[in-house]
Amino acid sequence: MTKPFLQIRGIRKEYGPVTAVHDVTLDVAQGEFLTFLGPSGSGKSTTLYILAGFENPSRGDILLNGHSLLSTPSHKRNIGMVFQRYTLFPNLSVGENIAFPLKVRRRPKAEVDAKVREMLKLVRLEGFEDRKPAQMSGGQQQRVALARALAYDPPVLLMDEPLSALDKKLREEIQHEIRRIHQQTEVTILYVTHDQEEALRLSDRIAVFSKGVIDQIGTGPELYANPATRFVAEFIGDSDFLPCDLLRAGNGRADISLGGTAVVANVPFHGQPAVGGRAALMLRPERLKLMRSAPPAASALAVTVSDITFLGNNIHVATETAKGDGLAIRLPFGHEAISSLSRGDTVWLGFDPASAHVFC
Ligand SMILES: Nc1ncnc2c1ncn2[C@@H]1O[C@H](COP(=O)(O)OP(=O)(O)OP(=O)(O)O)[C@@H](O)[C@H]1O
Repeated sequence: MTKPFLQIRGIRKEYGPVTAVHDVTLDVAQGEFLTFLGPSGSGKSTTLYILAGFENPSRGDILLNGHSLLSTPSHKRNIGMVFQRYTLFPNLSVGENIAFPLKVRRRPKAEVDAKVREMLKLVRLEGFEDRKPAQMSGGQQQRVALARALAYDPPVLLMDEPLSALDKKLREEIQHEIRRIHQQTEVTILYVTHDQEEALRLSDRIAVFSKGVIDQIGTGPELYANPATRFVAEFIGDSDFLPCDLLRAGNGRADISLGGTAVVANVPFHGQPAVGGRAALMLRPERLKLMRSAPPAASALAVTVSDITFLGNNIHVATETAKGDGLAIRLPFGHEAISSLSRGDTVWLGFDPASAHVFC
């Protein structure tokens, strides 16, 4: 078997009493776009800084093509970096900024000039060569930062929240550019964000960080359809949670009782089985079926409609169970169940047990 391109092995980082990263292990394939997604303080940036060589791990190793990087100083790792704030040299022109890493590496002038032209074309900033960073928009400055980071053909590019200072429209535009550039250059990218939409848009795989560990790694659709933990289920996409009682659990499946009445069998189960204990049933709002009359199946849940919101192509129906738990349903615009639906109506919610998850 061929060795993985980049291996992160049992990384831990302690800052005095604070453990920023507990234990991070993962393999990255050559040319992959892998995103570290997680809330503030979950250890994403610390892991990236260890890869960059700005920080040393308290434990663990990082291997690139099978060789440890830890004894190689940051500037000799040949890893490109783009950060949140524009880190361009303000006194240098755009062209000089892009040429900088090549000049440091003492490349011949003709090669530097050709590379600057190639990079300006790649980030679609031809003609901007003589401008100073201050004469460019935020999005343009980030494209120059990207061009500079890629100028010396690094095998790996690290990006730490590079778009968070930009407004939504510009962010989406540059996300599109980053995807195109990734496809064109086939550079391996490790990207940090706390924005799930950005992670889903950009990545081949996403590593979900929580409290210094990776909860789950997978493609966006894998994480959405099969979240390993409640944290991942809440972080990727919208979700409803209902308290339930565990009747039976084992082999990754559970039978549960909802509100002491409806029994649902064979639901995918995650956690330590504690039969008789409380658990949480997770449902995706678009997977719920809304029925206007009580169905014969015992697994449907009677709820009261508390709000109906029009959201363009979707209708969001907020409901409440008899115990006061909220459950949101998303239905496509024009869905027949919506016509003449009003607040205060009693409706029944059904779902396919295979599309739900129980977390304990
Ligand atoms: N130099 C440091 N000294 C002490 N604690 C630190 C240091 N750097 C990070 N930490 C702590 O380590 C934890 C993880 O921080 P880290 O910056 O890696 O998280 P993050 O997921 O990247 O968050 P953010 O999105 O806010 O940057 C946090 O609790 C943070 O306060």
